[in-house]
Amino acid sequence: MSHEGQEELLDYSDSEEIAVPTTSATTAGNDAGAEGAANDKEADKKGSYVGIHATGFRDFLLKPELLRAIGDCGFEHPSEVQQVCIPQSILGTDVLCQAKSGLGKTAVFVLSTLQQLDPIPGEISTLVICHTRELAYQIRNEYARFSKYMPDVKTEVFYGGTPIKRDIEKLKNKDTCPHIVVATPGRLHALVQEKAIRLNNVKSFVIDECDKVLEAIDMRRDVQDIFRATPHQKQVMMFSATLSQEIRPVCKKFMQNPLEIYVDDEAKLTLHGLQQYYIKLEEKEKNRKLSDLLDSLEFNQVIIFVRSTQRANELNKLLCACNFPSIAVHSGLPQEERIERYRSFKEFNKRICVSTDVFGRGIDIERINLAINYDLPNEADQYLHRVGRAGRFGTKGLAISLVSTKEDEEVLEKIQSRFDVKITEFPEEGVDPSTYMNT
Ligand SMILES: Nc1ncnc2c1ncn2[C@@H]1O[C@H](COP(=O)(O)OP(=O)(O)OP(=O)(O)O)[C@@H](O)[C@H]1O
Repeated sequence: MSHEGQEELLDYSDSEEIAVPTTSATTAGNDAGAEGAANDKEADKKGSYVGIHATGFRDFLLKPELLRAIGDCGFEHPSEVQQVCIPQSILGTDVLCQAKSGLGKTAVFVLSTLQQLDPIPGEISTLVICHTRELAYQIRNEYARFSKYMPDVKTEVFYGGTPIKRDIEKLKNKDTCPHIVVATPGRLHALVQEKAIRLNNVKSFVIDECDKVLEAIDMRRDVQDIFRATPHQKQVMMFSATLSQEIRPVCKKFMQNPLEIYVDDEAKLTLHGLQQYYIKLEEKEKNRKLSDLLDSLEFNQVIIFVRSTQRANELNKLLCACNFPSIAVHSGLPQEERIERYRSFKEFNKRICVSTDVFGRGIDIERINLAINYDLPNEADQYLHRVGRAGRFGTKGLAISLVSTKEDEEVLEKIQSRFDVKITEFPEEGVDPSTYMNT
């Protein structure tokens, strides 16, 4: 449990690591289990990811309402990260957790905060912060799924680009004030500044994609202010698929004796069901190549990453003009439109989504089995998050990166050395769909 003093949060410029004892770190042995399983035929089916099946959700001694909702979601076995984290997190321990993309980190904090929740009207007891509005919206929906049989529990999502007045009204009224708040840092900070939100009853403080949230200086500042508005005594949990050595001490400053869980250490973060290729070409050849790929490859849904809002718009226009069922998502859109497009893509109304890094992390769309980097990201970590949009929860997938510059080649090298993965040239004859399509 954390009772962090304010003064300890003031300066993050120091690079010194604070000595916080590590309670546990997972072992390579566990990893090997998951790897072997990923190759298993069974692992290809969603919902049948095979980690270590010694434990079932029942063994966590969760509330019956939660177990029922878990059953409704079709979750048969807890994934490795869930097996390692849930028994600890439901006891109120602070948790810092790194585990591969798409293997169920969200359910760890959703289930453990719901397990501990005792809903009192007008009191916010759980706070979840994440970096994008669509992810906040998605997490709120996860709370809705898992609290289905807990009718008294109210969850709300607050993010920018929507009228703050609406949020203030909801918070003011005891009947509509949520017990769980999912929010992006900017809007939550504004609500705190306006004294429109009372955080003095917060018992769980969660940051998803915590490295992203705490690396960006403006978001980190907002989070620090929000953190100070919560009681000292509370549980703090943070999650990401990437936690660099530099960001770990920053995260730990918010925590007290955290359980540090690195389910998958850095070298092993790549997804085993995901085939990864690159195509070298000139910038001017990209459109032609993309169109060929979309014509020739089989896929359920594809996400195409570009580096700017403008490029997202232009590429989307081009694809639509060529009759591809495409949609674009980026931060330049009005907020309602953004969420509408997210929903539309998730509901399979479109099969192609051109996106900036707005969808580069956390977004969970089950049918995406192809990720294309039309523009390669500048950083290896971001690559890992992006391609992790395909091949969710042990399913198969395909990732193709277009490489057109010297810088792209350098990034490609970095990705391969950092994550111990071999990204090979996309074969001329293409790839057999049965090797990346889930049956
Ligand atoms: N035990 C389970 N059994 C079946 N499906 C599961 C289980 N746990 C999670 N899932 C599903 O797996 C998908 C990925 O989970 P989630 O989005 O939480 O991954 P994540 O670890 O947060 O990934 P990322 O790092 O990309 O954000 C979701 O659709 C979720 O519903």
